[in-house]
Formats: sequence, C-alpha cells, structure tokens
Amino acid sequence: MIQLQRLYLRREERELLKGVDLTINKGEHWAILGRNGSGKTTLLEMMTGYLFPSSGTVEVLGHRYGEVDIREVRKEIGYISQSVIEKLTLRDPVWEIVATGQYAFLRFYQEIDESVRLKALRLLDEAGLRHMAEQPFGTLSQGERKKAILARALMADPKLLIMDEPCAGLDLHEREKLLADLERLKEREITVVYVTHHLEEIIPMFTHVALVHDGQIAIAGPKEEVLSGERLSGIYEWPVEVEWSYGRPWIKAAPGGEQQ
Ligand SMILES: Nc1ncnc2c1ncn2[C@@H]1O[C@H](COP(=O)(O)OP(=O)(O)OP(=O)(O)O)[C@@H](O)[C@H]1O
Repeated sequence: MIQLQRLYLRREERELLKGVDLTINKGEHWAILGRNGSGKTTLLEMMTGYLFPSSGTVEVLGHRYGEVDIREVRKEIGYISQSVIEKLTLRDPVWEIVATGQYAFLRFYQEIDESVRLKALRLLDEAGLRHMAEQPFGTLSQGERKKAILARALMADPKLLIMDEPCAGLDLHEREKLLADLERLKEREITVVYVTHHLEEIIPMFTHVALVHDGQIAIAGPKEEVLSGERLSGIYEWPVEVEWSYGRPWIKAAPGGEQQ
C-alpha cells in the first residue's frame, strides 16, 4: 500500500527526515506517534504527495511519486488534517462540503450530480448528521465537523485513509463517538494511517505502530511489540508505563520525570 524508502527531507540547514523506511501493507492499520516536531505530519504529507523528498522514494497504491499524476493518486486517498479543514468554506452547506470529497475539490463552482448529492446525504446519515445537511458547515460543533470531514474523506471510496490528529480538541464523548465510527471502517476495504499524541486512541482496529523520533522511525511493527513502557519512556524522555484495557493501550506518566 505504502512504501517509503530512504526518505530524506532537507529544509535550509535542517534535515526534517533522516532516512525513513516504512512499509504499510494491505490489511494493516497504522498509528504513528512521536513528540512535537518529530516529523509525523511531514511523513503524512510525503504519503499524500504534498511534500517531495530531497532524496528517497515514495510508492503509494502501486504508484511511484514523481512518475505519476499525483492528483490521480489522491483520488484514492482520503486525507483528514487541520490544514484541509481550514481550507473549507464555513458558509457552505454541510452536504456540499461532504460532496466535494468526490472530486478532491475544495468547493463546487458548477452543478452537482444528483447521484453525488445522494451519496453525500447517505454518508451524512451514517455519520448521524443527516439532519444537519443544509446547515452552514461553520455552525457545526468541532465534533460534528470532524464527523462531516470523515464522511467527506469517504466520498470517493478511498483505498487509503490518512488522518492527522482527528480527535484533537474533542471532548471524551465526541472522541469516543469518532473512534467508534473509525472502528466500523474495518468493514470496508480501507487502510488507515493515523497520527496521534494519545495512546488510548489506538483502538483495537489498529494493528501496527510506528514511533517517530527526530526525523527517523525509531521503531515500527505490531502494536503490542512497539508500545512498551520502556520504549515510550525513551521516546518521550519521561518515565511512563503502559496498561492495556478494552483492547487499547493507556499510558501513565510518573511524577517528576524531569529529575530522573
Ligand atoms: N517548510 C518548513 N521549513 C522548515 N522547517 C519545517 C518546515 N515544515 C516543517 N518544519 C519543521 O519540521 C519539523 C517536523 O514538523 P512536523 O509538522 O512534521 O512535526 P510533527 O511531528 O507533526 O509535530 P506535532 O506533533 O507538533 O504536530 C518541525 O520542527 C517543524 O518546525
């Protein structure tokens, strides 16, 4: 599905990525963790083709970037990030925001096919937002916006869903509802790549985890192997313990870590 090989990204004096290798296979769902500024969003932007590496190769869904029309590949990728949300027009009705996902447009400037409109309404129905279809997007709560954006990302039946901190800013109830929607994606043939700062968002559907540290993949593999207290203490430079309940990892940070 995704193969990143020896990826380097240099910006002025800095190396933002320093030799990243990562392979994501069909049937796997990956969570990516790492400290602020470690390079997680940069990695996602490589996968979506919004950033190009200084060296190394990116292959997504069988296409090698640099040799294909990236806009065509993007039609098979649903991308959810704050930068996408910020580009949407708050006064557009919710169903229209969802419908634009069909073409990877930000707005419509022409008539929308009836079949596209009906599909947007069906996805809104599945998200529990059907009654808000005609409301301006800007009137939705943060949680409702995230759900609408997930529906938008699913419009084009993507093979790959890439999400950058989709639960940021949500209260516990809204977060759990969004995670429950995500868990239901297991029923679709879709591979999920999910960046988060919160271990407990690694719901049972996730199979693998990559820990990013200072522009490199510190470790990547099956989640039970990667998510040990020892490894995470090293990455976060703070003593932590990991406990598993409800099939999810939960982290406990020891007090006074700075002195240890
Ligand atoms: N265009 C750019 N020029 C220079 N530095 C950049 C550029 N874009 C990103 N960076 C830097 O690259 C580093 C990695 O950024 P990135 O957004 O990938 O981190 P992240 O792991 O997603 O962080 P966070 O968890 O805070 O969202 C940061 O230190 C950032 O300041």
